[in-house]
Amino acid sequence: MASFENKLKDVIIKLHEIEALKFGMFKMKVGIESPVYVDLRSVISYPEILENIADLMWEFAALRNIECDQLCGVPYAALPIAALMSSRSKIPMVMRRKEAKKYGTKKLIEGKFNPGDNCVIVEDVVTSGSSVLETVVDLHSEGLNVTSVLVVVDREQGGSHNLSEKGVAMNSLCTLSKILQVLKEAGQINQDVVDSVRKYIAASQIHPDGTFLTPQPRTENVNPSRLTLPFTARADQAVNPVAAKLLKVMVSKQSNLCVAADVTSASRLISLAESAGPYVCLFKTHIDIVEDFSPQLIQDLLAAAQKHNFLLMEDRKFADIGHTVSLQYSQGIHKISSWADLVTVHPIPGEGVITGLKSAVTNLHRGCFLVVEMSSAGNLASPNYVASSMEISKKHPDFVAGIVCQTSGTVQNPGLLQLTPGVSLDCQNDGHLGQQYNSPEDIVMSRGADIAVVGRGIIQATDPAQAAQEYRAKLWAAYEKRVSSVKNV
Ligand SMILES: O=c1ccn([C@@H]2O[C@H](COP(=O)(O)O)[C@@H](O)[C@H]2O)c(=O)[nH]1
Repeated sequence: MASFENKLKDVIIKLHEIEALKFGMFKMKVGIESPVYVDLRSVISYPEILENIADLMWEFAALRNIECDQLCGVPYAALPIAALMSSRSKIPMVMRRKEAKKYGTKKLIEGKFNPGDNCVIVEDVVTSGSSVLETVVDLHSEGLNVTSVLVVVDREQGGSHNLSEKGVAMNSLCTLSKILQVLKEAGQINQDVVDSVRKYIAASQIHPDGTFLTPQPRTENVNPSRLTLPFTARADQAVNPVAAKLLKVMVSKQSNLCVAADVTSASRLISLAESAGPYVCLFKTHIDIVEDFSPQLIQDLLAAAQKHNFLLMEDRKFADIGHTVSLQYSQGIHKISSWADLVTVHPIPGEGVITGLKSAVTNLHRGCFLVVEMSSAGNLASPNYVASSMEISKKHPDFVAGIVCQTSGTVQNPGLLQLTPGVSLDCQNDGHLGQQYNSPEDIVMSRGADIAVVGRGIIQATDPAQAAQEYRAKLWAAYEKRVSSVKNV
């Protein structure tokens, strides 16, 4: 049976063939010209493609553990897709009218539902997210809960960010970047088209009110966003000294690869530090899984870090009250604060978790990554949780080096690094264990990772050094592609 990834590629290629995806110059609703146009209304003339899209959307929703009582299609292009998804899943559907009826029931929402029902919106294309937000307002006014939207194509022009600011998580089957990648690989578009669309995406981020987050047209003086500013320039904007150092290491080693060293013996840990070390900027440990831990292991790790010029991160995921985490950080057998440049922290306890950690490391150059979204299926990070966590990070720029998250809109500040786990070349998830993988290209281009975390893809490879080299090359090429979209503007 074809994999999800292959089925998605097929659909993208067919959409291009039937001209539902077009390249040229098109005037958009928001008044700018776009080199790409996505028009999924024509798909109703191709029932097989329509069915494939609906099936993929449903498979995608299941992969993301999206559950609901109602599906809501947004007129017009998404209606048939939502209807097929409803028929397949047996989840009932409601429909938002474009305008309230002027006669009869004057209903805004058609279909049967109960107040408090959880509703997932199905949309064909998202640009700024304004149509989805209008639908959310109407659904809320009728008593329905809306926390997520399923989208066929994300044009990557700010929709995800705008929706998440209003508490709605956007889950997109594919992005414009993904479409470019698939069509380029299939030989259906050339590099010039890819470059012009990338340049357009970078230069036309839109607020839901139609104003641009980036000025139009771009000028020499435009301050590029986190996603397009080169790491060298971002090092100057980092407030936390470890973030600045890490960015410099990344540039000097041309590596945005972090290896997740999930091994259980000291010898394997050191052997991995020696073999993968030359290719990584960051070496991530779970020191508590090492069965023969001793202080010597830390000395050996520090020596390897110095020899190969990488930083050490202990993925401890602190998640307790400030007083307790300060002890967990500095005491016990691992004495993490004495050797780990960086640690990971869950913001769930509130700001005290950071003040607690900070209180344990006066005078040391240390930093943390806040885990605001996880890569695992069914994780509980809601858009509100993500937004509140980002507020906490803003209060401690001296200690927060970056954010662990999965979506490109979460981190705006170029001085913060986005660290993203869930990366593998074959993209095969690990079943009931919950990990969800993306390709190196997607993680950097679509999901906005500055640093990608690769564990089993490297440590279970027959030759970890060669695997690390391969991941490093692919991840760095994706980063260069991301920033090059604005280099010559
Ligand atoms: O959301 C998260 C946060 C952390 N991790 C960690 O990353 C690695 C991933 O290992 P793989 O073998 O590449 O799946 C692992 O150490 C996790 O603890 C994550 O996966 N997701």
